[in-house]
Amino acid sequence: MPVGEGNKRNLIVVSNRLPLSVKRAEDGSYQSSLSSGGLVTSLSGLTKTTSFRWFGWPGLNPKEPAEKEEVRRSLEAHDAIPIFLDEDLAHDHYNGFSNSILWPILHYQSGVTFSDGPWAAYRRVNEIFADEIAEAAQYGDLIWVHDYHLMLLPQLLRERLAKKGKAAAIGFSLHTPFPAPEAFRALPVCKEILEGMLSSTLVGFHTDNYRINFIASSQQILGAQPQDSTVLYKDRLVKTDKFVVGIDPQKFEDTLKKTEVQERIKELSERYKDVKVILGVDRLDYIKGLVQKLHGFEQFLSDNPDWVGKVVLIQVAVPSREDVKEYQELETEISCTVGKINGKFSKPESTPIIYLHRSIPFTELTALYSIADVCLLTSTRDGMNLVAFEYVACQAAKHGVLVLSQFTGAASFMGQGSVNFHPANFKEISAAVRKGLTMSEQERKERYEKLRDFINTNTR
Ligand SMILES: O=P(O)(O)OC[C@H]1O[C@H](O[C@H]2O[C@H](CO)[C@@H](O)[C@H](O)[C@H]2O)[C@H](O)[C@@H](O)[C@@H]1O
Ligand SMILES: O=c1ccn([C@@H]2O[C@H](COP(=O)(O)OP(=O)(O)O)[C@@H](O)[C@H]2O)c(=O)[nH]1
Repeated sequence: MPVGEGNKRNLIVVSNRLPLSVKRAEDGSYQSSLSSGGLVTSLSGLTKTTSFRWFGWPGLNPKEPAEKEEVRRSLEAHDAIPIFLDEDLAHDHYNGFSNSILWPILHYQSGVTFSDGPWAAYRRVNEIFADEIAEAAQYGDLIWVHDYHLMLLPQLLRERLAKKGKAAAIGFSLHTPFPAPEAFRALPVCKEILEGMLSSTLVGFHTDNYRINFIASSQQILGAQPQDSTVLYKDRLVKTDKFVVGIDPQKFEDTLKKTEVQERIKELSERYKDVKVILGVDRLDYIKGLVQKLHGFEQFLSDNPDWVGKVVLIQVAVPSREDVKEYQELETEISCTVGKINGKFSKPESTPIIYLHRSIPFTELTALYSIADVCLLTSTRDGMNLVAFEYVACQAAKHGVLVLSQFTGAASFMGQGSVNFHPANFKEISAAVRKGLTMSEQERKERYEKLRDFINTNTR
């Protein structure tokens, strides 16, 4: 059987959401923009070195076939292929199951309520993806599936490919933590999810800890047999590995050199010349520990009254999953908490927290990364956290301090250069912030060099 076209192995990348979201503009035309979040950041760099087709949901479902064709054409130029989903089905899959049931369980949240409707939608979407990809794939292709929205896909795809007489290697990469077996058991369909993943050729995780949890869950829940880093399940040997997802540091260095960014850096440096800047950049998600960050900062101001008026926390909170109740409630809680802390510590000439509840342009983001004395990330659980890497990429001149929760994947690689703490302990956050703000230039430089070496070695 020939392998792909011209005997070359083709790569197919699959994620729930395409890296480009398509929206209908007022003039009726279809326009695409880059989606936000770490998965897109981590994979979009692949385009520099590798050619592949990227399958995923484009974020809308035009009724007319001609309009669908228009969307298809608008994405073709980027080698992106839309998988159209009925809007209600997409909602139940993404908001109902992926983000209301799976996401909290993968991040050790308790009190999750399971129901059959969202689970049926999750299965149906995985089936639709499997149908389309099995049709498009050629014998010998490499199919690389990403993330928790598509955990059943390896199994469904393998079944369909076999029926069509096509063979393909299927890789699955998880971008979130994989929890310990006892936490994963909280999911009533944990067996089905594990079986889905175990139909892959190779399953990849951000850290060894997540990988070990997956092997232990496969053993305890399914009776699979671990053999070093592989798992034997139903006569198939599945490999597991750790892959450090990285960023493209050069992209940040190049952006920092742009005249508009240099001018913005000058403006911001002038504006904040008399105060230290702590920066936070997070999707507005409970796993990012934003409430803990605010209370930890409040604790710092209470513990260190001499710092009031001499430090500002600039917090960018990128809107995320706004159709999910928990995310809506979280936004209200954060706005109220910011208001209370500002009410308590503001002076006529200073405000301790500047809260930006929106997405910001990349140039503005790099300027903020560059002027910040400290980057404070307080996730209660986080697969990796690429913001930590991006901050380091923009700090060659200043050697700012990365104050990083011990529960991020990033902390397992950046522990030596960053200041770590437990995010549930506000006193610890307060002490870590103080350490970040008062560290000597020599120590900052030594720590920075370790962090810089890590991000430059583990590029994507
Ligand atoms: O697509 P959204 O629902 O808006 O969410 C954005 C992304 O969030 C999650 O990102 C994870 O992947 C990052 C890169 O590997 C990692 O650094 C981070 O810790 C994770 O939270 C999610 O896993 C992605 O699928 C979403 O696109
Ligand atoms: O307004 C913004 C601010 C940040 N980011 C990017 O979102 C990603 C966040 O990735 P991370 O791994 O830290 O967390 P995730 O959001 O994927 O959980 C980073 O690449 C940020 O540069 C973004 O898309 N829009």
